[in-house]
Amino acid sequence: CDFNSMSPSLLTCYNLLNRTSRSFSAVIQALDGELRNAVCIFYLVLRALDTVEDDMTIPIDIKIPMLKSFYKNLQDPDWKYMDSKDKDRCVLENFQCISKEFRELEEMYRDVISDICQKMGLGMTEILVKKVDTMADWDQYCHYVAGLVGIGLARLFSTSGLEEPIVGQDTQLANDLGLFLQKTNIIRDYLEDYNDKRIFWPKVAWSKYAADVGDFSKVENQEQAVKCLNELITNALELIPSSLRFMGRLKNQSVFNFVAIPQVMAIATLERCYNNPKVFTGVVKIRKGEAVRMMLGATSIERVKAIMRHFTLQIIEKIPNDDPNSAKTRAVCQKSLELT
Ligand SMILES: CC(C)(C)CN1C(=O)[C@@H](CC(=O)N[C@@H](CC(=O)O)C(=O)O)O[C@H](c2cccc3ccccc23)c2cc(Cl)ccc21
Repeated sequence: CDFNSMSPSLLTCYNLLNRTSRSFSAVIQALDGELRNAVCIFYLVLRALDTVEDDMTIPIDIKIPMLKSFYKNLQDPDWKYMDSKDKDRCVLENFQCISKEFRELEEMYRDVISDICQKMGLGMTEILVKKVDTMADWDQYCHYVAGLVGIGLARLFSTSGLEEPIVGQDTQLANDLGLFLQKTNIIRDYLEDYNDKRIFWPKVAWSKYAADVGDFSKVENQEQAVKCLNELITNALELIPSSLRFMGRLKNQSVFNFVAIPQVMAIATLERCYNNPKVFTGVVKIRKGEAVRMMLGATSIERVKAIMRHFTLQIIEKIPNDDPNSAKTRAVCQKSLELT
C-alpha cells in the first residue's frame, strides 16, 4: 500500500486492521486494486458489529435494537460507541473514520457491505435468543456470522471485475466457505466458549454423548467427548468439496491467496483437533511457523488440493475403529481425496 497518499482516516483504518487481525491484515493489504480498501472497510465494519454482539456488558434490550439498526451507522458521520469493554473496542471508538472511508467507496461496494451488515445484524438478534439445538440451527447460526461474510466477499470479488460474475452469484458455495471457517472455530474453541458460558456445539450432537455439554470438560467423560468432537469434525469436512469448487473458479492471485489461507488453516486445525482430547483442556492452535509455511504454500488450486489431501490422509490415519461415526468419516474423507 502507498501509505503516503492515504488520507488520515484511511491510515487510521489500516492501523485498526493491523490491530484487530494480526496475521490476516497483510493478506487483505495485498489485495489488488479497489478490492483492498473495500475488503479492509468490510472487515472493520464486521469487526465492529461482532464487537457489539460479543460485548456482555451491553444489556440485551439495548443490544437488539443496536444490532438491527447497525447498518444505518454507516451513513451517520457522527456515530461511534465509547462504552464497550471489549478487546476490539477501538473499531467502535474510531467508527467515524471507518464510516467516512465507507462513504468514499464506490456505490457498488457500499451496496454489498450495507446489505450484508443489515442481514447480519438482524440475524444476530435471532441467535442472541435462540439456542443451537439441531444441525440446521448450527448451519443457520454459522450462516449469520460467517456465511454472509462469504456471500458478501464473493459479491465484492465479482463487482470489482477481478473475478467472474459466477463467483458472486453462487451464494451456496460462498456460504459454505464461511461455514467451514466458523464450524472449525466453534469446534476448536469448545473450552474457551464454555468458560464464557457460550454454547455453540449443537445439542442434537452433544446430547448423544453427555447429559450436559459441560460434562466434556471433565476428564472422566473424555472418551464420550472425543466421539462428539469427531462427529462435528466429520460434519465440517463435508464442506471441503464446496470450498475447492469456489477456489477453483478464482482467477486473480491476490483474491486466491486471501480466500485460500483461512481455508487451509481451517483444515489443518480440524486435523489437529480430530480425536484429540486436548480440545477439552485447552485451545488447540496451529503453531505460528506451520501457519506461515501454509500461508506461503497456498498460492494455487493444485497446492491447496495437495494441502487438503495431506491433512485428509492424516485424519483417515487417526479414525478409531470403535468411533460411532468411523464409516461416515472415512466416506467423507474419501470424497475429498477423489477431488484432490
Ligand atoms: C468469523 C469469520 C470466519 C468470518 C472471521 N473472519 C476470519 O476469520 C478471517 C481470517 C482472520 O480474521 N483471521 C484472524 C483470526 C484471528 O483473529 O484469530 C487472524 O488474525 O489470523 O477470514 C475470513 C474470510 C477470509 C476469506 C474468505 C472468507 C470467506 C467466507 C467467510 C470468511 C472469509 C473473514 C473475512 C472477513 Cl471480511 C471478516 C472476517 C473474517
